[in-house]
Amino acid sequence: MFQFTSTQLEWQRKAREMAAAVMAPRAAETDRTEQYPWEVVGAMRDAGFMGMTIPQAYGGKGASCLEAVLVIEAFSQVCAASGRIAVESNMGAIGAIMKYGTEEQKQLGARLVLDGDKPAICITEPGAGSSATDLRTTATRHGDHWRLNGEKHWITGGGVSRLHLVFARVMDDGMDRGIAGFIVVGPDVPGMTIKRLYAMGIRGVPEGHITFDNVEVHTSMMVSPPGGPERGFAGLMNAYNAQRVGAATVALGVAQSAYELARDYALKREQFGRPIAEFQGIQWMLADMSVQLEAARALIYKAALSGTEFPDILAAAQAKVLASDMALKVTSDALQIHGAVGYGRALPLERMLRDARMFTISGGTGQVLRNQIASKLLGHKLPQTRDGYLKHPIGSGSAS
Ligand SMILES: CC(C)(COP(=O)(O)OP(=O)(O)OC[C@H]1O[C@@H](n2cnc3c(N)ncnc32)[C@H](O)[C@@H]1OP(=O)(O)O)[C@@H](O)C(=O)NCCC(=O)NCCSC(=O)CCS(=O)O
Ligand SMILES: Cc1cc2nc3c(=O)[nH]c(=O)nc-3n(C[C@H](O)[C@H](O)[C@H](O)COP(=O)(O)OP(=O)(O)OC[C@H]3O[C@@H](n4cnc5c(N)ncnc54)[C@H](O)[C@@H]3O)c2cc1C
Repeated sequence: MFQFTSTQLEWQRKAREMAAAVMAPRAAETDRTEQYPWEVVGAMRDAGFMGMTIPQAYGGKGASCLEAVLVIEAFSQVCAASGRIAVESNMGAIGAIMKYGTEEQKQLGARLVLDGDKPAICITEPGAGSSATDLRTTATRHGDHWRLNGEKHWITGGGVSRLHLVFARVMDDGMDRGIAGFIVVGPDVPGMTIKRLYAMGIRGVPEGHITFDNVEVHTSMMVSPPGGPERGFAGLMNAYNAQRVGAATVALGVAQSAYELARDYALKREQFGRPIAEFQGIQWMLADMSVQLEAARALIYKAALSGTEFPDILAAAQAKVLASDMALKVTSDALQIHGAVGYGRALPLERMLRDARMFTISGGTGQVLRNQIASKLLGHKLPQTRDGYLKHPIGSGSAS
């Protein structure tokens, strides 16, 4: 169905080569030690995978979203942490900066990422997860600086990332002007403290709780999409749709490997005097796994090709919903096919199941993304607040 260009196939080939040579041998150790894989990141940087989507004018390779997806898929098949690093060094924060940033911001972002930094996107707060527009971190103007105050949590890369794109509420003249992104470059930023949060899966990439206590950001480091802070959230989330596709791809890669292990194991494991692959119960599990994998892959590639600058909101949400649900089921069934040895730590099945678990939560939960999909299908804003439908009743044509 998808006819890849020679450039796309070349990215895929190079990524598979690096995955086998560099990432596969280190994946279990990265998970066990919970240490960020700096050595792998160095190899990714040297091979041009960090910042591959950055335009050539800024030193990147100008790669497309689909090319990044092919790379992320190859990495994630052997190491989900490497896949996630490839997502965040090509999508999310860096995508938003390269699209909406000033010349100075683009130069800065490109330099950091091409040097090997995996940026952090800082949206979620203790009081604002799914309801991200309720975020309370403020940026208050003081002369030629903004002062950031607030808290972010579950920030991927917290403690290892240098470039942070912090979503904050712009307060000017005591008025709330909307939401913009603020570039904060670590590691040592006065007023910014980061504590690690220990997670179930993808343990090689730390999650962080970040506190901003009067953190000073020069006015030149505010990233404001067209329309200013009033439209800032929508613009920044438009860029974020690429990262949703990237996250879906990590889930796909992990699930693909789990499926392959299960298929191979079913062919060689014998019970009742015959390979368990001869049992119809196992055959149908494998068949369902392959169907779900192919469907998710097709939606992901379609989403990567959708939109103009960034994937379309509907296509990105559909791909992520399917891929994240699929990865939970496929990794769990793959472990099941292995029986007790799948549950053990000697094989990577239990790691794959843990690694796959995050994707129905991060980057918009399965429930919230279904709301977004339904909103697009119905052509209507589907407000989630108690009084939302009083303002925008379905059928009123007041919002879409
Ligand atoms: C968007 C939500 C936070 C719901 O909040 P609201 O109901 O207050 O907001 P909306 O009116 O729906 O949206 C405001 C405005 O923004 C536009 N918008 C929203 N999302 C997108 C998008 N993805 N692409 C383009 N535009 C978008 C929306 O159309 C509105 O514009 P108009 O005013 O109508 O013109 C909630 O639905 C939501 O998305 N919650 C999830 C938050 C989330 O994804 N957080 C991710 C944090 S980063 C992360 O988890 C990294 C891990 S990873 O694996 O990548
Ligand atoms: C591993 C990991 C990495 C992450 N990385 C980042 C990052 O780098 N940057 C960042 O900013 N954030 C990050 N996050 C945070 C992530 O975006 C949030 O966890 C997510 O948006 C959900 O918010 P929450 O956890 O507060 O859940 P809540 O919003 O509290 O939701 C709790 C439950 O209620 C459901 N729910 C909420 N609202 C609705 C609704 N309207 N309809 C139906 N159900 C609803 C949810 O689906 C969920 O099941 C990460 C999270 C994880 C787990």
